[in-house]
Amino acid sequence: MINIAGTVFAYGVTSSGKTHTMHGDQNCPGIIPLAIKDVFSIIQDTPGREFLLRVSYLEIYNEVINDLLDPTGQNLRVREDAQGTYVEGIKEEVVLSPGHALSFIAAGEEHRHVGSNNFNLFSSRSHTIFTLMIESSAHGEDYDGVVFSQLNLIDLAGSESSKTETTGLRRKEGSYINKSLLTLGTVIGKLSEGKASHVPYRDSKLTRLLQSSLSGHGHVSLICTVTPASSNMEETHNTLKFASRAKRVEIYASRNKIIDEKSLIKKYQREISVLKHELDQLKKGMQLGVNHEEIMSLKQKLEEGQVKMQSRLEEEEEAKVALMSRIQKLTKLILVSSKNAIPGYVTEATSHHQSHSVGEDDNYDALRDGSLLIESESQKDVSTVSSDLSHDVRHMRSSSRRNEELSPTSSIITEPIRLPAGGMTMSDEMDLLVEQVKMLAGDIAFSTSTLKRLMEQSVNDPESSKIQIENLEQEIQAKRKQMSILEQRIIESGESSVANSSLIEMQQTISRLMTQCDEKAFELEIKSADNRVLQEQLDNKCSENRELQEKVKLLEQQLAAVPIGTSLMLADQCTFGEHIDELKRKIQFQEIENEKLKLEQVQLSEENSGLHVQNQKLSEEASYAKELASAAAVELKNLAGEVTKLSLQNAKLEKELIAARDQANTRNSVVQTVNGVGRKYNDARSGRKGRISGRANENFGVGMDEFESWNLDANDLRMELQARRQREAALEAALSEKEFLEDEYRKKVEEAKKREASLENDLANMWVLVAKLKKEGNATPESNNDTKKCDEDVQVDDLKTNDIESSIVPKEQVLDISIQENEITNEDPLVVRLKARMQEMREKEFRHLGNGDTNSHVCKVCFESSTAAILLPCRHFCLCKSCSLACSECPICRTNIADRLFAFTS
Ligand SMILES: Nc1ncnc2c1ncn2[C@@H]1O[C@H](COP(=O)(O)OP(=O)(O)OP(=O)(O)O)[C@@H](O)[C@H]1O
Repeated sequence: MINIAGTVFAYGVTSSGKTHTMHGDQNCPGIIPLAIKDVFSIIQDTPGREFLLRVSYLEIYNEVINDLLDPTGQNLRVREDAQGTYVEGIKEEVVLSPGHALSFIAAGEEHRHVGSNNFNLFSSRSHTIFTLMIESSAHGEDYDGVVFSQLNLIDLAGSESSKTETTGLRRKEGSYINKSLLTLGTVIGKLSEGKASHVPYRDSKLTRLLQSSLSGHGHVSLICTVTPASSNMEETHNTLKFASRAKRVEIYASRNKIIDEKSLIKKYQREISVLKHELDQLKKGMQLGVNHEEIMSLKQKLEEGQVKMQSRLEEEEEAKVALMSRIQKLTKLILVSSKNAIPGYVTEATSHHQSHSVGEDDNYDALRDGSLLIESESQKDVSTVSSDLSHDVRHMRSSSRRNEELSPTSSIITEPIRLPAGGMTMSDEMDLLVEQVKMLAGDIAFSTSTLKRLMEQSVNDPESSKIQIENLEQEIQAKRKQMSILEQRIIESGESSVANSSLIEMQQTISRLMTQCDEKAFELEIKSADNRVLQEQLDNKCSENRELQEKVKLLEQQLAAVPIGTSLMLADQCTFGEHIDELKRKIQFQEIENEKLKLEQVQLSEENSGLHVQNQKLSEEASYAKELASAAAVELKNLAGEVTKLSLQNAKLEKELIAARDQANTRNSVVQTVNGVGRKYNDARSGRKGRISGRANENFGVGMDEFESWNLDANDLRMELQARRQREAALEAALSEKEFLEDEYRKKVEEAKKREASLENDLANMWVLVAKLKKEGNATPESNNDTKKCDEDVQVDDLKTNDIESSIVPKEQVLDISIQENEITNEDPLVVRLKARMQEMREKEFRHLGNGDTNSHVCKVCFESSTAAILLPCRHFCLCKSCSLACSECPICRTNIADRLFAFTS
């Protein structure tokens, strides 16, 4: 944890509990307080290392970074260096305990943007990042450089759906929140793809700041919060999708770099060693300087003027105390484990108090409660402890001015130093005497002024004032006497103090002066902090001033740009005042223009952001459309494949058809040849005849004969062709007739099938009736001739039976069956066939249950065993033969049992 950076963030829809998860409450602390506590306990358990902890707390509100620890730090910029991204100018506070860190969070929360929406009364309108920066290094020989790591604890604002009814500012905030979360989603999506494609970290401040964490320089924990509200189902689904994407991101956290020279801890350590060195030198100088001779000479000087000597001592002590307090302050900022004191690092006398151990949290908490003084007094290692604790307090105050308000420090700082047993020192006595003298002098001055007033009044009324004047004069004289006595005593005690002053007393004086100096130093620190704030304000003002100056310059330039002729004319025509007025008007006009421009700029930026959002939506839609298009392309491809396949098949079929036609043609041609041969035979005969006659007529010329024979051949062919055509037409007519007949037959077959099915049903119903009649004991022999009686029975039965049975077979249908039965005899082959089919169906329907068809089955109604039962599609309702007659339908699958009852009569 100490060596590797970490990031924890909560993601989810608004009001799903992100802030609750991260911050928690009094009874149930959240991730942030628990993490801070953990860090400090780890430091406590790590002896041999020094730690310096700093915290920062910022929010990203409407894509603007604000410092929550410093209200003046608004609209901060994100910068980048070799270590990664950072926020320029953010305030970082050194923290000494978990309570200390949490106090900064509490203070920062006051500045966070919170508002209500229709889901959450205190909805976070900004993302917050609490960063804990940890620098650590080993001591002495083990020193291996300074390791820097940081823990980012992030509470994201909740994504808002269109259901969140918002207007104006809330809507704007919501759009910024959604935009940044969308970018976060895109970044996570890209990272989860694992490709080396462009990751749009720069699209939002949030992802920009998280860049180094997300890109694999530390551990990242994502907490997704969901709400059980059904209205948020879509958002919950989206959150889960985000979580599953985030789970696929692979991060290989690496050990943090060693940042030796830049680290604050190193800087402090260097400063401490330099100051220590200086202090040593100063101590040496003092030891050398404050020898016996010098004391004697100091004594002499004290006689001449104590003030001079004291001021010199003060100067030296001041320097010493300043150095001491600086050392203490810097050392206190460095945390070390109290479990294992490190010898030799700090001097024995100061080690306990110089390094603020983590275990001193209690002191800090007590300080917050205002109980520190009591506790420190109970410890009563008297003055040293109280002074050291006051150092602690001062140190904490210097860390945060907020603590000042929390702690009753004024009482601690101004607490007078405790005197050793034995009462007042000489110097204290002197101080007391001096005070008394001063008081007397004041009284005398007051009495003298009263005396003057009385003397003025005595002009009008000398009698009455006289006594008063005398009394006052006596009083004044008495006081003067007292004063002179006191002065005498001061001189005496001064002499005696000089004579009796020992080194111990001097040291006491010095320590008192040191304390005073310490106080002064602290006051100075506060002043300098105030100065810094003032300086910042001054800087701001200066920058404003500069801007104004620039404006003025700009205006001057504009003025200069006005043609000289015009200005000369103006100078001629107008007075200087008018000229100034003109300028002022111009400036005002310019300012108005500027305002307008600013407004336009704001509008444009708003429009821009709107367009950006629209753009993103469109790009999402475009990607969706692309996906659709690609899916369609795939389908098209498949279809094209099928089409080519079909066309190939077609071509094949065509070929086959052509081949078949060719075959048919060849067959025809064979037939024709046969016919032709016959014809040729006839022709030959006639030809021979012709030739005989021709020969007989040879004398009339050969050419004429040949021409006639050709003519005859052509006529024959034509005739033959015609005959063939007629034959073809006749064949086609016969074919179509055949097809028509085929259709007719098909229809007839279908009708027959339908009839068969209906007959099957009718037969089944008939069997039902028969079974019923048998059961009633009024069974009449099955005779087709006695159908009328059967009908009567059915009618009687219908009157008696319940609704279930009547629903099984309607009366009309039964009558209908009987009529059909009259028409169809048992010997009818159709009936025989149907019966056979029904038997087949029964066998299928009624099977023996259990393994091997031998086990009996318990009827669900009468609980009697039966080897055969009706098994319905639901497979739950099994009935024996007799019980099956009593139920109309399965209570589970609603199958009509009556439809299947015919089986029992088989
Ligand atoms: N686990 C929980 N136990 C008790 N209360 C809870 C819990 N989670 C959330 N809440 C309560 O639900 C309310 C909304 O929670 P929270 O403010 O933490 O939601 P959010 O996700 O941070 O909302 P937004 O994004 O709007 O800031 C709060 O009053 C909170 O105390």
